[in-house]
Amino acid sequence: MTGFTTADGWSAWPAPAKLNLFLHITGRRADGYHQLQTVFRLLDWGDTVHLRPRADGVIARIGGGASGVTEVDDLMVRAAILLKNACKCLQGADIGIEKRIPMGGGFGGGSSDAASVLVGLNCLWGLGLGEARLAELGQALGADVPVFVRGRNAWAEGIGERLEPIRLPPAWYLLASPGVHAATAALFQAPDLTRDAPPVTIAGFLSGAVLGNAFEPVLRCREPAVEAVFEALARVGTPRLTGSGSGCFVEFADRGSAETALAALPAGLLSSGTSAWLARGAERSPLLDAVEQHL
Ligand SMILES: C[C@](O)(CO)[C@H](O)COP(=O)(O)OP(=O)(O)OC[C@H]1O[C@@H](n2ccc(N)nc2=O)[C@H](O)[C@@H]1O
Ligand SMILES: Nc1ncnc2c1ncn2[C@@H]1O[C@H](COP(=O)(O)OP(=O)(O)OP(=O)(O)O)[C@@H](O)[C@H]1O
Repeated sequence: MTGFTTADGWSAWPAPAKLNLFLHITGRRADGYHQLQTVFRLLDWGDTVHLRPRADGVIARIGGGASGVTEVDDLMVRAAILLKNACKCLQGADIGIEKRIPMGGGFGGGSSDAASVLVGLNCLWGLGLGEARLAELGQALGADVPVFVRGRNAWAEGIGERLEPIRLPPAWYLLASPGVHAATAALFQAPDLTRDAPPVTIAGFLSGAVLGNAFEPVLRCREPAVEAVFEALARVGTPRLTGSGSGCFVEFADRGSAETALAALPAGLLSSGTSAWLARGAERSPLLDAVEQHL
């Protein structure tokens, strides 16, 4: 038993949210997937996945999952089955979730939950798979899963799976979720999406070049609630979209500035179905700390 396993066999695994600090689409592959360039910033905030190994081989979701997600579609359950089959593992697991990350918000919640299941069960089942193999399995579940498996802020290319760790300065974020569920697959098909952005370099990004998100103009035009959030956030800083939206954020160098900005948001925005909160940028995923605690 490890220091963080409860008496009844459960252990807790953080599943942090992410932000895409920019997102350019540079092309499209023959299979329809889009080539992109982005920077993933992990946050010190997110869901918590609970895992308890079972000797009978059954994978079961306990206590309900993310709202509206059936057990068979749940990325956590799919991740556990994928890992079990890949390793011909005879053990099973009970899986629970404390959900905080808004769904369909571009904060990567489902992908992060899946990554935490892969990483957590790899430890609990004693499989000994390396990070690269876990990331490869994760990619079969979704383009955003590998970065959560690796647990480092990263520059990403390809369909988001070619990752290069990147050092980012400390930052706090004002996050806002307009409550609009952005359908990632449909947005990638939008006719007005810019798919031929000229490639940029890591050096260009780090030197402070202003880089946007290809989905921002599409979503602002289609969703009045997203446009309203952008207008409100523009009063306190430079708003950006994360992933395929609809979540938005403003970056600050310190917590105090972020708190002042949150307090300055118009009351009308928050009463109209938009939620806003603060989170600190992580240097590395808290999931990696959980793995170290387990060893
Ligand atoms: C927008 C981002 O969140 C940026 O981090 C990701 O690219 C999306 O990652 P994700 O939610 O894990 O997406 P997936 O579940 O892999 O893909 C959902 C759908 O989006 C489209 N898709 C996704 C990623 C990509 N590089 N090109 C695509 O065209 C595909 O139609 C795919 O069927
Ligand atoms: N454990 C899970 N948590 C959240 N969503 C899940 C989960 N399992 C499956 N899903 C499905 O995944 C969809 C996307 O949810 P998610 O919260 O990952 O969105 P997202 O943050 O926009 O993703 P991304 O930024 O990776 O595109 C949900 O609408 C839901 O149908």
